[in-house]
Amino acid sequence: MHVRRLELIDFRSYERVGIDLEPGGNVFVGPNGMGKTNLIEALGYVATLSSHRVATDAPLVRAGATAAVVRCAIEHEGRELLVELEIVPGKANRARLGRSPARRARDVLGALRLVLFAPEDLELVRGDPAERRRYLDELLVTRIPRFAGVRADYDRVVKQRNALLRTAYLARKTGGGRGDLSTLDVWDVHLARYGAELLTGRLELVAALAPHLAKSYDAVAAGRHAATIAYRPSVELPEAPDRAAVEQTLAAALTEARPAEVERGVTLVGPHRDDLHLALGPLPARGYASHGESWSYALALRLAAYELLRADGIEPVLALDDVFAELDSGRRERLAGLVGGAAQLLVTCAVADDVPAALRGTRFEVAEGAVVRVE
Ligand SMILES: Nc1ncnc2c1ncn2[C@@H]1O[C@H](COP(=O)(O)OP(=O)(O)OP(=O)(O)O)[C@@H](O)[C@H]1O
Repeated sequence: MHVRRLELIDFRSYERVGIDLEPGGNVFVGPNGMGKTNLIEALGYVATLSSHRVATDAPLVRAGATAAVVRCAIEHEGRELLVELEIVPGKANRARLGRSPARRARDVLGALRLVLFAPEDLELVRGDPAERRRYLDELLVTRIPRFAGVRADYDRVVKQRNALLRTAYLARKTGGGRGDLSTLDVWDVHLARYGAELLTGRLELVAALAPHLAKSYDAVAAGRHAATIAYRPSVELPEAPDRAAVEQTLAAALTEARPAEVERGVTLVGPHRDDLHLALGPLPARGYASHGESWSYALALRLAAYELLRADGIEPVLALDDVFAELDSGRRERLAGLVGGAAQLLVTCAVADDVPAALRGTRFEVAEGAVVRVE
């Protein structure tokens, strides 16, 4: 798979730009703050419907404009697919797939399989559990697009259930009785069902990812310790955690947690409370790993995702934002050895010489809202 063309209108710093990309290496060179990452971010948005840098859409729209458009032409197995997204902050995105409007924006998920590494990924190791859950769920959807629906259904149930618990909590606080919790049982059934589907998907994903992570970390860091990954559920899982057994476990945990949930006014059970345990040798990475180790770990998580997708027969586009400046020459060459075979590799850097010669391919200069192909 590769992106043939990217067009942006009023996205971040770009008023209007169109870039023809090539398979293999595409390197975006330019001084700091010129808009290199903005290009990668736009592709990341097409792949995941979210930005790797900001939680809301407003910063993605060029200052002074009301909406942004990201359009890209993706070539996959000899066919071209056009994807267009219109981003209007505060409203649902409008999407087009090919010539037709998509029913929902999330129908575009799966059209562009992208693995993106950016400096912000340090948060995967150092940040809150939410960062790691997002990593897992994005990869789950990239690997199996059907999970976009599962995730959306699960999020909707948690939201509705929280609203119900919150209303009852506030009623109690203000002396209005216990509040109406009569529909909570129905939401429990939905939460256990979608939650079990999401959770078993994540478990299977982590099991498949683990060997790739160990290999990738070893390759980029050549460290003293091995990188390991384990899923940390917030409930104790059965020995054989198939979907039916996990659904039963979640249902039982919800029954047990009911008094505490009513007391606190929030959903306390389910995969939205889970985490990933990342370790280097005997120690957790979070709180123990050095800056360099954490950075290599974060990169290894993305490379593992890339390798896993390839092992599945999906050739994702790989984007590496500002990676090479952090690496010494030995590590640069090792990384080049790992990613040199990518169907399409997008690299941003301030200094072109930081990128190993084998990866340079097509070069673009990025300056003042323009992107010019120079080689
Ligand atoms: N919504 C927006 N409207 C206008 N300009 C924006 C908007 N969002 C970001 N910018 C501008 O985009 C620029 C940042 O672009 P980007 O992050 O792509 O830089 P970069 O080339 O990757 O830099 P670095 O090498 O430092 O990572 C900044 O100058 C910022 O002011």
